[in-house]
Amino acid sequence: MTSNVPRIQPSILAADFANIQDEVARIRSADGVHVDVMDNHFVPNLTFGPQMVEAVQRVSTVPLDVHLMITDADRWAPGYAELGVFSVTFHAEATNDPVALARRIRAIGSRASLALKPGTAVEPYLDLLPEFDQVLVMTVEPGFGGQSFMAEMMPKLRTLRVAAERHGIELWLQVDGGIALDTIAVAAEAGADTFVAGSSVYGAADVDAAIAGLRAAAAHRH
Ligand SMILES: O=C(CO)[C@H](O)[C@H](O)COP(=O)(O)O
Ligand SMILES: [Co+2]
Repeated sequence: MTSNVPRIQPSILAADFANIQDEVARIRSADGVHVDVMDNHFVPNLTFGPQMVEAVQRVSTVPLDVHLMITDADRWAPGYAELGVFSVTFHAEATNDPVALARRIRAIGSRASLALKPGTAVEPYLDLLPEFDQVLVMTVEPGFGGQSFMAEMMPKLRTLRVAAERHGIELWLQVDGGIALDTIAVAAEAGADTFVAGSSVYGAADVDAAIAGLRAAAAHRH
């Protein structure tokens, strides 16, 4: 995945599941593909498991960014890293030991990413940031696409950006939920550099133009 910012990662949650190979090919101008794994326990929705992630990995020309919305991440997340995906995101609320899990994911060879639900404070994790390659600040309640962007999450991004600079690390700051042309600049200005966009990309008539438009709108603020 390019380390050039801003990075745009369309979410296949908003794609046509009956046509997934073409849907993944359609976003080849993006910086990655975001794959939302939901288990009907951590969130009230059910999507893919490892077999589907492996299939997407086989046909995708862009790196896979796997977002695990599952309970017991300590048990299941390493298996996703073993598929060879670029990045594995697990939720802070779903692990007993985020540092140990991040170390396992990194040792397998994927980037380790920590996600925070809207109600989860960022402060307990600030001293641990060097253990992660990315932090995902959720800007909707996880579970469904097409929800409204929560601008009140922006202070978390600012806090993370300052803390990453204090640590002197290259931490990717990702936002997920309600990212569109009218919200992406706000998140970029707050410090996000990596943007998940489901409905605003797959719902567009011209997917490439939607990706380019998001990139331009975010770049404006960097
Ligand atoms: O993790 C997610 C939902 O839990 C999705 O990645 C996110 O909602 C993307 O969809 P949209 O851009 O339509 O909000
Ligand atoms: Co997601």
